[in-house]
Amino acid sequence: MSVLAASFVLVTLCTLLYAFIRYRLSYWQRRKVFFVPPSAPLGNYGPCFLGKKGLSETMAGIYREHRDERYVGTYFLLTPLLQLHDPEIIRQVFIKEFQDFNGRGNYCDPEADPLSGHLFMLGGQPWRNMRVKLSPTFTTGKMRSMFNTISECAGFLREHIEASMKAAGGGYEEDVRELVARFSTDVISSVAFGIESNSMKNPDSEFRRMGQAVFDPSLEVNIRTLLTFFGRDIMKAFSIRSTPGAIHDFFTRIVDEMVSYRETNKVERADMLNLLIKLKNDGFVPPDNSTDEKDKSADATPDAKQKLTMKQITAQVFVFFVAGYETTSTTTSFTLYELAKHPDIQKKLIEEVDGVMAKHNGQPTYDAIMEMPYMEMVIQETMRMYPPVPFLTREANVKRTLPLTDLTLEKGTTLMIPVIGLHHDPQYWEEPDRYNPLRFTEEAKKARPNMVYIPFGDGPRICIGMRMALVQVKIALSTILSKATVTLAPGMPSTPRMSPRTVVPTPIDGIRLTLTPRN
Ligand code: HEM
Repeated sequence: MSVLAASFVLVTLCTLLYAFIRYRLSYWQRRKVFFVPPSAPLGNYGPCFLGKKGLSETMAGIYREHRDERYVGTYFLLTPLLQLHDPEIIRQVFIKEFQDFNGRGNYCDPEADPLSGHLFMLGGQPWRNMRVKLSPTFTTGKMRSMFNTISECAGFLREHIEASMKAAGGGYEEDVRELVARFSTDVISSVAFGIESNSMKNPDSEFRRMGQAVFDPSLEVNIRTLLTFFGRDIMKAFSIRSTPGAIHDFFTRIVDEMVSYRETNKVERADMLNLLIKLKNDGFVPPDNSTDEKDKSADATPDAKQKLTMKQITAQVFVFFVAGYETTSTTTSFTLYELAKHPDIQKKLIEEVDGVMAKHNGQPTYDAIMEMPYMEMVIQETMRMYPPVPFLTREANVKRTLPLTDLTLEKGTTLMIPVIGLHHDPQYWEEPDRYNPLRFTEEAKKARPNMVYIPFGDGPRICIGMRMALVQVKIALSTILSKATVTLAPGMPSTPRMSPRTVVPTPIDGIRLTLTPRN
């Protein structure tokens, strides 16, 4: 081919590509939807993709600037995302019209990438079937029976703090984010796998390293996470897996070994793996006596009654690990950070912890931690300021109108719910950047519109592990505060600098606090 012909072909290809990109990025304009002008070819989230600005920060910025629009068109690369601002529309999508919005629009390919076939990522009927099967795993009754395991891990946390204070001859400095992450790793590996990960004693344990690898704030992990949420076509086209091979192999090996050990030795234990093994062998978990559980297997479709395969079990264990560890340690460590900055709130919380523990022989029993209303308000306020899941998505699984509007959504349109934007909107929260647990008194909660506070999501897809999360955060806080008071360590910034490369809010400097023994 002559140079002239080659140049002609190249110019034509570039022109076609440019025209295609322009066309894709005019989607909202063509549909007459208010939109934030995108940059070609990365759309509105280019700096996030390059690891320069956090996704939450970008999304919250769009929310702040266009607060009064009920919905706003944006693009992630060339994919249109409709960001919802009106809480009433969000309520319809989450709850009333849920049947048409039950997926998240993310990548999920259980055949080619078995670890992606878990509850969080599944959509449609496969999600429904799995949710029915797993719901009995998280009832109050099951939580009570797993409580001893969580309590044991809290014992290691207490021992660690006591030993550190003894070694220092008084107060000492610690990155509590790391400390609590080790506690959460112990809890989740124990209740999900029945394995003592020993992370409190050994910070370099295999489980801790896996947790660090999943949430590593590197560019590679960031891009993989963003593509998992918003780039499913790219993931499939290039056969990219949702998790690196080493993580996939680790979870597959551990679950295989544990299931085979328990089946061979007929071991029963009050944990999630036990319940998952029942789902593998019987297809359902027998209901317990807790009031919040109804026997959902009764209304299940024939598909839902099918037994789980080993690959399905592995994927669920994986999501319990991933969903349960970083979210709870983020909530606990940011609570400690805010308590360090607000001695008055800390004092009031310690008084409550002391009072309740005294009533329960000094033990943080299940009933004791459920009797701490101020603790509950403190945790709620932390999750308002630092929602561990700062955005949510839903996908239109049919062509239909956006509820309460006449905008037609094509099948497959992804809706973005800016949780962090809603949680910081001055229209709903006076002085939103001030930490104030009193926003969560019963009266204050009733006075606020629905859907402006959604740290666990809402509707049929609400976080399935919510009860367990709260138990875990409360027991960690009670354990630490019954031994020590916390203050900011020298040099710790009073406004945390967040990593631009993680979805879960991650402070670049960790959370360094001084723990001082209580009298
Ligand atoms: C403070 C801690 C936690 C927070 C803030 C949190 C938040 C969330 C949120 C926002 C969702 C999505 C809800 C929606 O789309 O409406 C979710 C889903 C989920 N969470 Fe949590 N979570 C926490 C702890 C846990 C724990 C401890 C577990 C399990 C051990 C867990 C397991 C899951 C699973 C499996 C889903 C998917 C549910 C579904 O799609 O049906 N989470 N979580």
